[in-house]
Amino acid sequence: MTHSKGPRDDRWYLSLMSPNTKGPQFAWLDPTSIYINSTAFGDLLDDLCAELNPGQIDVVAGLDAMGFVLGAALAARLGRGFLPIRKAGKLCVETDSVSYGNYSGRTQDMEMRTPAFAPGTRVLLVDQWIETGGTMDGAIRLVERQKGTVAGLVAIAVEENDRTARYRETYSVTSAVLPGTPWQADCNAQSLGSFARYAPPRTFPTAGRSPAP
Ligand SMILES: O=P(O)(O)OC[C@H]1O[C@H](OP(=O)(O)OP(=O)(O)O)[C@H](O)[C@@H]1O
Ligand SMILES: Nc1ncnc2[nH]cnc12
Repeated sequence: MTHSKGPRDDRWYLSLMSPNTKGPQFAWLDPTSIYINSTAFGDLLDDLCAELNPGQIDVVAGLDAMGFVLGAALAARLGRGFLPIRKAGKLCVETDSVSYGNYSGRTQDMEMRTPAFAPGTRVLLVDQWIETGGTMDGAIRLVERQKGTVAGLVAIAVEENDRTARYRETYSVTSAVLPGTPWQADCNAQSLGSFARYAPPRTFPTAGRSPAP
């Protein structure tokens, strides 16, 4: 059930996301300023959970690294376990590995423990952001190779391109940035209107106090 949050409805927390100040070798924005604020993080999780059905999810998998934050928080809310999908070279157990490309243009490897689950296990894949979709593609391959079923994809935002259009056709995709909204248009253009009023103090932790949206 969704409870009205009054002025905190309408995904207000997206306006806390920080613009890149370091240049093109980095992602174009930093969504982690949502996580530091308890009200913002709680509202983000509420919005995502409102669209997820725990009855159709056996385990939540999070993508290294920031997908661990969102994925583990969602797993706890949904009452499901958490499976980390790691960048290569970290896991000390048997792993399956895939190569993938991402927004940076680099090719990297990611790994998942094997065996991680029984065939037919329904795996919800969670990452912080989907830009080109290359990272999520690697994770989908890892889950499907172990004969898991992708129960859905979750991210704060899914930028729109041919690959992510296929994701929306093929899987249940849940994002805080809703398709067809001005937020989605801004994400596709990789510049948020809210950057004009971005100021670090707006994102500071409030120790339980609700910040003004
Ligand atoms: O859709 P794509 O173009 O593949 O990009 C999305 C990925 O890039 C970012 O992670 P990054 O590899 O920068 O690592 P991090 O999570 O460790 O910050 C983001 O959190 C996704 O995992
Ligand atoms: N974390 C992120 N934030 C914004 N854009 C991204 N593109 C890929 N990862 C991203």
